[in-house]
Amino acid sequence: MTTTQSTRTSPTAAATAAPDTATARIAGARQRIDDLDARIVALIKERMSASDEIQQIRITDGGRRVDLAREMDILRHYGDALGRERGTRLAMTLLELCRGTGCR
Ligand SMILES: O=C(O)C(=O)C[C@]1(C(=O)O)C=C[C@@H](O)C=C1
Repeated sequence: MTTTQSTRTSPTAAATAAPDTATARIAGARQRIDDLDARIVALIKERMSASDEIQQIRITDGGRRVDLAREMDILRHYGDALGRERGTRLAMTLLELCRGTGCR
C-alpha cells in the first residue's frame, strides 16, 4: 500500500474526521431541522386537540364553532412575533388546520 492510499478516506469518514467541513455542517444543521420539524408537528397536533376541545365546549353550550375576535388576537400575536405578512400567513394556516378538525 502506498502512502497516498493509506491516508485516503471515504467522503463519510472525512466528514466525521473533520466536523467543520461544509458537508458535515450541512448534515448537522439538517439533523437539527429534522428534530425541530418533529417537535413542530407534535405541537401542531397538540394545538389542534386543544382547539377542538374549546370548539366542542362552545358548540355544546349553544355557541358557534368560530370565534372571530379570538382569531384576530391570534393573527395579531403571530404578526407581531414574526412580521405582519409572514406571521399572519402562518397563523391563518394554523387556524385553518384547527377549525373543525374533530381530531380529539
Ligand atoms: O380560542 C378559541 O376560542 C378557539 O376556538 C380556538 C381557535 C384556535 O384554533 O386558535 C379555533 C377557532 C376559533 O375561531 C378561534 C380560535
